Amino acid sequence: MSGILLADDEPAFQRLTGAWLRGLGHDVRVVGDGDAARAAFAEAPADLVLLDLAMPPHHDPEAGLALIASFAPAPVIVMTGHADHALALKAIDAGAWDFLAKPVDPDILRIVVARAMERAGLARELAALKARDTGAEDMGLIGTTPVMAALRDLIRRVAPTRLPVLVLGPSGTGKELVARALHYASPRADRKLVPVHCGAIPPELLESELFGHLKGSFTGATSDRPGLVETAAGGTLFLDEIGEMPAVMQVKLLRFLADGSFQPVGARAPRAADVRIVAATHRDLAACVADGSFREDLYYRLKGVVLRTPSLDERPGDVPLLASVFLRRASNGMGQFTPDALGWLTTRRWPGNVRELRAAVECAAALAPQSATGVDVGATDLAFAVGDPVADLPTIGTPQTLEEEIAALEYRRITETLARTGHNHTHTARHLGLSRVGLLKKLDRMGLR
Ligand SMILES: Nc1ncnc2c1ncn2[C@@H]1O[C@H](COP(=O)(O)OP(=O)(O)OP(=O)(O)O)[C@@H](O)[C@H]1O
Repeated sequence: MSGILLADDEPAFQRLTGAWLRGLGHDVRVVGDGDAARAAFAEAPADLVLLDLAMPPHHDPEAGLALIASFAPAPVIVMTGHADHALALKAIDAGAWDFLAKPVDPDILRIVVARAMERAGLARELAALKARDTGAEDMGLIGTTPVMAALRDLIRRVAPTRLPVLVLGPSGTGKELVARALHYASPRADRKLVPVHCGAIPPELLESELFGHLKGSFTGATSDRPGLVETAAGGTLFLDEIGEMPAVMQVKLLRFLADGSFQPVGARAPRAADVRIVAATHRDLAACVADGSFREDLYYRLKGVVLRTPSLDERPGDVPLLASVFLRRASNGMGQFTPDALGWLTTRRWPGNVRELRAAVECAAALAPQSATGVDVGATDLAFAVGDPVADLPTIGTPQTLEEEIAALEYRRITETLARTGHNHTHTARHLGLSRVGLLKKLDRMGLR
């Protein structure tokens, strides 16, 4: 239980309010300025923050307002010497839970704090329920083969610890799902899971994205901004595609892993945050260490525990179950596979793993003919969806004339590309050299929407 963080620079107010709240049974930490408040919260999140808006170093209510977001998800009660209606509105707008004008009436403080603590408790329960929803039974991971059971067992054992976890496995095998399962099965489940796609953020922005920056530290830094590390305080930071992390950032990450400290861009003093690190990559990190593109010391820090996600080749027995669940979801429970479809699914190889299987089933469910009992997905629909050769084209028949042949080719190229892009219309249009509107018109004409 993390209690209340009281941030106020007046010693008398600190003493009296701290004592009053402790007398009510709350655990209270007291800090005297904005930076200390942020650092204290990053180190150990509180259930509730009582924040004076005009504290050192700026003594400016606007700077206080900018702090509010750094305490998410804890409710923040803002206090100020100015009984200022506009400021109160701004504070609520910035995410504050409530606003108290000084001098603070102790009885009102008691009620407001009780309500905010109740809200924090409800938020925790909700997070725990969500965790049960996504994490229970199969922890969000579909599969009953021994290799999946072993993976789940490891996740359950590792989740309660603070050990860093490295998730390795081919693309599309559920590494991100494993990171989620780890977070939601851990005591951090009511805090944030913050994913970072290391390869997707330009190297020059990665440092400020991860560690935040101070106002004026570079052109365009118009205000202080906390980084993803601070956002994840008390929770889990998921570093996806860690193999893509630039060398200069590898050093900074190593330092953070070593002692939990980091330095926002432009800051003079280091800060600390309690964050659990889960990293993932489809690359062979040991080989990256051998060829010098990944730091050996960071590699050993990250691999506190290594979890491996198996390819579908290693667990073909799970293909029918995965396909059935994806079909049920895609058809609102109104779809079924024909017997030839199940045979086809299990004999085909899935180099793109679960991601490819899922896209194929979703595409086939959208293309398959509707019957009175729902959607019947056959082998032809699936083959069509993945662009495998099919004997005939069910909806347009075997082409006879040139025009029919062109229509068949058009149909096939479009459905194949839809399957490959996971039904993303914009990407499909781009691949085919069409405008998005042009593609949508064709889909309408073909009855594919
Ligand atoms: N065991 C599983 N159960 C249910 N869905 C899964 C499973 N494994 C993967 N998926 C689904 O497959 C897709 C890809 O999963 P995810 O993004 O976690 O894979 P990844 O290994 O992180 O891929 P990449 O290396 O390309 O980032 C997602 O839609 C995910 O829901």
